[in-house]
Amino acid sequence: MDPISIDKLNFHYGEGELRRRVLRDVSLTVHAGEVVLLTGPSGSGKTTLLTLIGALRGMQDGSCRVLGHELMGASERARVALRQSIGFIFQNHNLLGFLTARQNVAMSLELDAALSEAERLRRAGEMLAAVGLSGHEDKPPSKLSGGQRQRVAIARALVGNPGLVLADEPTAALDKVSGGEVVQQLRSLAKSRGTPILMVTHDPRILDIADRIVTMEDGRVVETVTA
Ligand SMILES: Nc1ncnc2c1ncn2[C@@H]1O[C@H](COP(=O)(O)OP(=O)(O)OP(=O)(O)O)[C@@H](O)[C@H]1O
Repeated sequence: MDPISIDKLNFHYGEGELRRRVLRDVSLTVHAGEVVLLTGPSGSGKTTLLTLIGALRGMQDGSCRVLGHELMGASERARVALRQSIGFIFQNHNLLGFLTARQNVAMSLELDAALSEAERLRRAGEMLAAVGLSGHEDKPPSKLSGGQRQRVAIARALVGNPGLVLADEPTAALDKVSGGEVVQQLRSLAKSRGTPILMVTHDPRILDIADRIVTMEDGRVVETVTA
């Protein structure tokens, strides 16, 4: 089963005179274990597509199967359930400032009632070590560098063993060196677990981590290049 399989997806914002089509006949497949980068000019519809795949907004037309679930016509409840199998990484890391790095990572395991708090914190510590943050577990985000904060966000996205990782501009706030290191680390962790990644990026410096680069323009997929 392909983790993402999209067929003839259309999407618009607004209604009546304000109606604006932002995705046109998009078809896209992400295969098991694959790292796919989604690129293209500002406004081409990349983030909108990522939020539809992540079940963060409702579908309007076409088909989008994610981890075996059809999102067209899916209930809010089904979408909430699916989101729990997806690891999200955003540009601004979205860490909570009043929690430590370890608590931020452990939080994403809270929905798993079978795990005790001690076990959640233990797994969070293990995951932070895997992203090179041993010794920083008890610091709040404000005491970490931008690159370290984004590593915490990666640990948080991966700690629950998601079936899929969706990332939106994860290097936008980072300099070249830390941006490159952070995505290399994300790639190698995901590859070792067989977790597919779909990453939206404008950043030409990180295109080399991709198995495949998909380019969008004006709401359409215009090019697919396999590395
Ligand atoms: N909530 C919204 N309501 C109305 N229009 C929106 C909304 N969100 C995005 N748009 C418009 O839809 C189009 C596609 O936006 P989207 O953010 O998906 O593009 P993008 O390729 O991710 O751009 P960027 O690289 O700048 O983030 C843009 O013209 C944008 O202005």
